[in-house]
Amino acid sequence: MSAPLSARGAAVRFGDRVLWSDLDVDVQPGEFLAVLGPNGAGKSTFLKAALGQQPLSAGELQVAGRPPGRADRSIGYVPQQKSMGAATPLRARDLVGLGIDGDRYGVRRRSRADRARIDEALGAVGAAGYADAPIGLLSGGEQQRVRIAQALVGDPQLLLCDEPLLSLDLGHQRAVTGVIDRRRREHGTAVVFVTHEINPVLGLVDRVLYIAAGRHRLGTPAEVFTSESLSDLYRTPVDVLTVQGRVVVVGTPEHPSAGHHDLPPALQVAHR
Ligand SMILES: Nc1ncnc2c1ncn2[C@@H]1O[C@H](COP(=O)(O)OP(=O)(O)OP(=O)(O)O)[C@@H](O)[C@H]1O
Repeated sequence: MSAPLSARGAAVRFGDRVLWSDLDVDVQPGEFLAVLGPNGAGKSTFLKAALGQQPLSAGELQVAGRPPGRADRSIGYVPQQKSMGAATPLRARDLVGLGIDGDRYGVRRRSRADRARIDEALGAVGAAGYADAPIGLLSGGEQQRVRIAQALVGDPQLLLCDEPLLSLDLGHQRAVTGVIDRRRREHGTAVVFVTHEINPVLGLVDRVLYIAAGRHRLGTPAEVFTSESLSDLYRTPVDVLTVQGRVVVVGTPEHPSAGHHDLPPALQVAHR
């Protein structure tokens, strides 16, 4: 069987600016790949390439053995969170239904089977209780669960998530990562998860793709989150510490892991 996502020598550049190049990766069924890197590194562009919305400058990328863009049904996508306004004329279950309809618009009568799938998807993310609520009246965390139900209702082989934890409190972060983790374990869905923060997903991550300054590192968290590996990537001395089980990266002006503000006060002073 083809890997859910596979890249060979893949590159994207805009003019002289290389976002990433020589990228070789096979994301396996059930694998959780975290994509990290500073702002503007090219993380969302990697997801767009998998969605067929961003052509590669070089190399090849396939989703479930097919060119991106021709594998829409194989992909679930949770876009970067934009809060939906109170006046959005959709119920939570209507939004999930769009995950079945794709981009076909219009009012439709749902088959009993579709309605059951929507209920099941809402139930799986713990959103059954607000299935009929207007989406714009739900909290950010509740909306995010509904978006994940929408992404999963088509039973995709590959789930692409763009910063799904942004602006969620710790409880909702845990709930959202729990839903995604269960999905990949029970259904073998491969997960590509863009995040600024490794710590909330550290226990789930199989491999990390860390992109910075046009280069990347790919490996297990233990391989990528070392002073040696990140100093080499950034071409400047970077310290990687583990504090109470959390990874702390120190020494990059802009880094995607826990920052100084996450350190206990004594360490904040020590590392300034
Ligand atoms: N079509 C385009 N033409 C030119 N530049 C582009 C285009 N699309 C994206 N870029 C640039 O490529 C860079 C990478 O964008 P991308 O959204 O992938 O970054 P990111 O790593 O997801 O950043 P963030 O963490 O801020 O969301 C940005 O500087 C962006 O402005």
